[in-house]
Amino acid sequence: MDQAEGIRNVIKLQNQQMTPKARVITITSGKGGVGKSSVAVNLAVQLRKLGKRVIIFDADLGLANVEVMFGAIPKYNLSDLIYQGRDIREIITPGPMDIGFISGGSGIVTMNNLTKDQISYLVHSLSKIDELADVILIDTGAGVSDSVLEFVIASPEVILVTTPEPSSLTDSYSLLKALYRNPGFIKNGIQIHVVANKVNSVQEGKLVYDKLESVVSQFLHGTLHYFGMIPQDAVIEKAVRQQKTVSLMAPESNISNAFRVLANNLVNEEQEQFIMRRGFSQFFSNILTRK
Ligand SMILES: Nc1ncnc2c1ncn2[C@@H]1O[C@H](COP(=O)(O)OP(=O)(O)OP(=O)(O)O)[C@@H](O)[C@H]1O
Repeated sequence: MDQAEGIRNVIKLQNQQMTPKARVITITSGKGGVGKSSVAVNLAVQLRKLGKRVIIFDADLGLANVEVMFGAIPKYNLSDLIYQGRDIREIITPGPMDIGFISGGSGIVTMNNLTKDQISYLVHSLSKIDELADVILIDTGAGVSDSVLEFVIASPEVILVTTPEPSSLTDSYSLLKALYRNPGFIKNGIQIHVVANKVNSVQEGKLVYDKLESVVSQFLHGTLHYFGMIPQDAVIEKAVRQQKTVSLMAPESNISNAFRVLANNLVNEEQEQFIMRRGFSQFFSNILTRK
């Protein structure tokens, strides 16, 4: 039995003991600054309003946007769990409406070098999160890097945020191209929801999606799912400056209503179709056993 097989057996055993599983959704983009973190925090608030228990996992090593938008500074991060033996509950920082927030910190970078015991402990700890959340939203960095692709490939569902800017569309396409060419990618194994952010009308949102969908179907023979649009709205900037989430600061604004529609779409899907709920520990085991 090789190392990877040994780890897979440990994970399988741990997963068998754990029910039910959380819905894991990775939020990503081809280009920075298009609104990934805004989508993550506002979707979290709107899902929470619909009664879902939500945890945001911040795997973005760049700016700590989620922390700013939530006004919540985590005391510990994933590395403290792996290397300092912190309990999983200690690394979950409570944000507004009891939305949990976990910072990946440098734990994401060092994930390549974990021992079998550390992996086993990590997966066991993370499986407890499946009992604490119905939905886990993962905020990744932007662009085509190995760690972003690893996160996307390991997720059953992905939200790809794009804007009408030509460079955002071409970068979204580059990310999808890299994904489709990655040997670990299983076509039809991942549902890719596209959000058109910073648009001026419903029509523009659909147009942005249609442009992306047409190149993806023509050149990659892939399928995407249109998830909806978020209008360009200065009120979100005001909320960020005040370290607040716009869905809480201005709940009846156009932009908050658009985030509510996205959350409703996600929840309605659960009733209408089979959603893969492999859970958070399975998500990490997918990443770790591929290494
Ligand atoms: N719909 C919108 N209307 C107006 N401004 C927006 C909208 N969505 C996001 N923004 C603004 O765009 C900026 C970038 O947003 P955000 O931090 O969510 O992007 P990101 O993709 O997570 O960025 P990064 O690549 O740095 O992680 C922020 O100042 C945010 O307030």
